[in-house]
Amino acid sequence: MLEIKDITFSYGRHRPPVLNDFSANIRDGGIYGLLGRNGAGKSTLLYLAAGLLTPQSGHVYYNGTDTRFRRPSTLSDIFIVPEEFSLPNIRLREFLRLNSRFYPNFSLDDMRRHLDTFELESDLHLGSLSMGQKKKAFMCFALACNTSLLLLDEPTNGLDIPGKSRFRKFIVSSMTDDRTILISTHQVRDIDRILDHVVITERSRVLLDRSTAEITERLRFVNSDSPALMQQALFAQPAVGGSALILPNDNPDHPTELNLESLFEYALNNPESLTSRFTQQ
Ligand SMILES: Nc1ncnc2c1ncn2[C@@H]1O[C@H](COP(=O)(O)OP(=O)(O)OP(=O)(O)O)[C@@H](O)[C@H]1O
Repeated sequence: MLEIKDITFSYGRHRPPVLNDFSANIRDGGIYGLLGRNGAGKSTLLYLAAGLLTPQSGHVYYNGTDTRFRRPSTLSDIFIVPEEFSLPNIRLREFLRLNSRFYPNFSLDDMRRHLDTFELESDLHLGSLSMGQKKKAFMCFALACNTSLLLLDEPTNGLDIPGKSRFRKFIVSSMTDDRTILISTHQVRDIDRILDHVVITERSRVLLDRSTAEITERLRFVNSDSPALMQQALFAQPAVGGSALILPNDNPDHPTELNLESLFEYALNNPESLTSRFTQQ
């Protein structure tokens, strides 16, 4: 569905490229987590995917169409919620009247349902909202547009604690088989339980691009202070009550819960070891 092909992008002729000959594919359906260090180019990648930026070389194809053409059929099927944005100083009702027309699958019922999830009123004034409330309201609109591809950049930044857990419910309850949600974030604990797929990037390389089912089939995530387990561990990092360990999974029928933070550290610190885990039969 989203094919990122050999793209090179820099923010200016004399600036080093943020992405250099970068390729990745996002297939139809599922919740994708996009992880990478600060400055790895995740936000840039989302803007390129949405056609808001154009690569100097290479292509981003959405359902076979290059997003640089910004065709109405492409734009009406992709929604991006940037990390920072501003909303006009108008009532939500007016905002919906002006903007929903660009999204043929927009549903007012879904909008009301999402507002309800975040305990937001339907006749709110966008100009009088706090940063977190604005984020919630805009994400409600983003989801209610029912685009096949939804790009969320740091969606839980600025949300209060109940808002974060409602965010998970809000995303999961809106999933359909043909909908793809790509979430770029550092707040891994806010999303680790809802991901279907994990993509980890580093310096224009994709270090990992696997479903969570495949990851937990191959790797076991445990917290332990057992020296025997420490010895077998592929990766260990200090954690409350011992160490967070990643071990080979000898019993794929009994997967453990994914520890996204450990997986990310493992990918950055020992990418070859991680890759070899997924190339072994
Ligand atoms: N508008 C801009 N003009 C110039 N350089 C930019 C601009 N936006 C981003 N950059 C640079 O591009 C690089 C990648 O930025 P980007 O925001 O895509 O990374 P990121 O992976 O999303 O980072 P973070 O995790 O910190 O949000 C950084 O070095 C950043 O300084």
